[in-house]
Parts: sequence; structure tokens; C-alpha cells
Amino acid sequence: MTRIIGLTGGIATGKSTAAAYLREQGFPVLDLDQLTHDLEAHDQDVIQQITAVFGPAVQTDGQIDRKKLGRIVFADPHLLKQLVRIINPALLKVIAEKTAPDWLILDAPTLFENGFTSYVDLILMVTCEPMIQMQRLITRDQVSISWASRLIGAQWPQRTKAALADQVVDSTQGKQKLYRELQRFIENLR
Ligand SMILES: CC(C)(COP(=O)(O)OP(=O)(O)OC[C@H]1O[C@@H](n2cnc3c(N)ncnc32)[C@H](O)[C@@H]1O)[C@@H](O)C(=O)NCCC(=O)NCCS
Ligand SMILES: Nc1ncnc2c1ncn2[C@@H]1O[C@H](COP(=O)(O)OP(=O)(O)OP(=O)(O)O)[C@@H](O)[C@H]1O
Repeated sequence: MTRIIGLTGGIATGKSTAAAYLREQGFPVLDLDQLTHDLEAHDQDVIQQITAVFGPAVQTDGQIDRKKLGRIVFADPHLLKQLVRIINPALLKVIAEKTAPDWLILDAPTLFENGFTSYVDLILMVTCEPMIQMQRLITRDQVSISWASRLIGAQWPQRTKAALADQVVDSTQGKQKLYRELQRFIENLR
């Protein structure tokens, strides 16, 4: 029977790093960021709906230009909600069809914000200190402090997510410590 672990946390806190480790340990992972990218590149219904709301300028070569769309929606919470309303049904359709012999990891950065908590059996959150989060985001994505603040501000605060999660792992002190915490999490699952 498929049981779903929702892997979530703030932007650039280490979710993909945690997901990669869990995948190495044998867990199947459904990455909702990647799924979103696939839908915005190939799903004609999604592309059409996004274009109807945000205009033809968000399309390049028949696909959604995510950098352009990101600049629009992360600058306006109402527009971000409109985008989520378009994407959510398409994501939920894939989630509902996905099966695994035991645990399935749903790598879902905005599990809470998108209203996906009722689709998972357990919530695992990756956290890190806010200053480290800011530094990692600026370094990884080469963005300004003000844009990084906007991206962080578009999500629920880390402390709110941590209070609602079943388990929290912390990536502040490096990858090896994060992996040890994940290993403990796995051992307690079995
Ligand atoms: C805004 C878009 C076009 C930006 O694409 P881009 O390739 O530049 O960024 P990417 O998808 O890799 O996202 C980077 C990070 O942004 C954050 N983010 C993505 N979607 C959201 C959202 N709805 N709310 C807040 N933060 C978000 C996440 O931390 C994510 O990991 C894209 O993220 C998108 O379509 N998002 C809406 C769909 C969604 O909610 N996806 C998350 C499902 S859990
Ligand atoms: N424990 C860690 N120690 C040091 N650096 C880390 C650690 N975990 C992640 N990083 C680095 O921080 C950055 C963000 O990590 P990652 O991409 O895994 O975050 P994310 O939460 O998946 O981000 P997003 O929300 O944008 O998808 C990356 O450059 C990654 O190499």
C-alpha cells in the first residue's frame, strides 16, 4: 500500500538535497517542482490557461517561460494564487495516479501553501537558520537580497511549517549532519 511522506520546507533550505539522499536510500520520489516544469513545458491545457491569465508574453517557443512568469507572480501574491489555482489540479491528478509498494516521497516545497497536506500520511520538514537560507538562496540563484526576501516572503514562515510538521530535520550544520538526521528518520519509519 502506498503511504506518502510530504517533504517540505522553505526555499533553499535543502529539500532537494534531502530528497536526493532519500532517493539514494531507495525511496521513490515525486518532485513537484519538476512536475510543474514538465506541465508548463508540455501540457497544452496548462499552457493555455496560464497564457489566458498572464498574457502571451509568458510563452517562449510554445512553452511557459518560467523566469518571466516567476518575475510576475513572486512580485504579487494574488497572481501567485491564480497560478497555483491553475497548476494544482494537474499536480493532484499525477499524485493520485502515482503508486509505490511502500513509502513514496512527495517533494513538495509548498505543501502547506498549495493545500496538499490532506494527501500525505506524514510531513517531513527540512529547515535551516534564516540567515543561512538567505545566503544559500543568493549564492545558488545569483539573486539580490531584496528579490531573495520576496521569494522567502512568498512562502509560509519556517516556524509555522515546523510547528505543523510531524518531523523536522535541520540542514544548518552541513550535509553530513543532515544525512545523519535523515538516517534516524528512516530507521524510525521501519
Ligand atoms: C513560479 C514558477 C513559474 C517559477 O519557476 P522557476 O523554474 O523559476 O522556479 P522553481 O519552479 O524551480 O521554483 C523554485 C522555488 O520557488 C518556490 N516556489 C515555487 N512555487 C511556489 C509557490 N506557489 N509559492 C511559493 N513559493 C514557490 C519553491 O521553493 C521552489 O522550490 C514555478 O515555480 C511555478 O509555476 N510555481 C507554481 C506551481 C507550484 O505551486 N509549484 C510547487 C508545488 S509544491
Ligand atoms: N546541509 C547543507 N549544508 C550545506 N549546504 C547545503 C545543505 N543543504 C543544501 N545545501 C546547499 O544549499 C542550496 C539549496 O539547497 P537545495 O537546492 O537542496 O534547497 P531546496 O530546499 O531544494 O531549494 P528550492 O526550494 O529552491 O527547491 C544548494 O546550493 C545546496 O547545495
